[in-house]
Amino acid sequence: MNSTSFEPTAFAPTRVSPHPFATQRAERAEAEAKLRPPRGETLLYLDGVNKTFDGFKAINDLSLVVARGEMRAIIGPNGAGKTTMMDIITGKTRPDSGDVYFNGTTDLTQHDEADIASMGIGRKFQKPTVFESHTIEDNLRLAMTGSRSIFTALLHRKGAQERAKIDEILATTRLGPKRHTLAADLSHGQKQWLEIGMLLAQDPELLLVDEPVAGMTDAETEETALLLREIAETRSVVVVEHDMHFVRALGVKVTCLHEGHVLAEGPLDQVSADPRVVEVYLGR
Ligand SMILES: Nc1ncnc2c1ncn2[C@@H]1O[C@H](COP(=O)(O)OP(=O)(O)OP(=O)(O)O)[C@@H](O)[C@H]1O
Repeated sequence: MNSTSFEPTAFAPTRVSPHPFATQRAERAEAEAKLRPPRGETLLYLDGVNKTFDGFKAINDLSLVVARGEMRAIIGPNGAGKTTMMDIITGKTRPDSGDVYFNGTTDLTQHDEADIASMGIGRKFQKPTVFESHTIEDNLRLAMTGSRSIFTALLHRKGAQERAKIDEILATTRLGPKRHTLAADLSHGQKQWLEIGMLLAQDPELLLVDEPVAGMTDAETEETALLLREIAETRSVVVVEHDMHFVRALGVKVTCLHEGHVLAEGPLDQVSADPRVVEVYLGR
């Protein structure tokens, strides 16, 4: 052995970071990675995801895991990367690097938007896009057309199944008494519920819901929290929302994004007491 070689050491290597915060962040990332469940056990698995737009890092080493049957709330300041994250999950935007898996084994970065929607990931954008000149029931029927061909050989059963499903969705979305009302005549909140119903009509395993309660009355906001909690009994849901009363009413684990990265994650009380979250988001 020559004099410049080193014996392996039992000691952990010293971390040299340009800034003390970088060391803390790296150590936290290591600790979080150890806690992360194996990919095969997850419904949605993002690890080390990056996306740069014109030199600006909108998503920066983002890792986030959603379990089967979990509802997760995503909060964070404007520009934190919440929409870009949703765009990456749904195939609208392709990440520069990183893992994005659905159901443990499906690499979402290899699929386009239409494929991903048909796999069972439904997305609701902030602005409702219902067919205003059709009734509530017809809106739901139209949303179901994608799955109709499966039942072409079972016409009668299809009719009964479809009716049962529509009744179930109408009950979930609190729109039963309005089934023959034109969508144009609904309140803003009811239109949001109808659109959630149209997502349910496609039987997604995972619902991504972007700012559902923006513009709703307090009563509608409260009802939306109940409605999503009911939906989350049988499906996974990721909700992006700024309204903290609503997030509290959801009663689920919260992830706060900042500069394209997870800043804090856990129960709302813990996340909202985190000084970093207060500084970049809640204190503003
Ligand atoms: N297509 C794009 N081209 C250039 N920059 C983009 C593009 N999409 C997003 N960005 C930038 O990436 C950053 C993250 O944006 P994003 O919309 O994901 O944030 P957000 O958390 O959803 O914000 P908000 O709460 O305001 O909706 C922003 O600075 C935004 O300007």
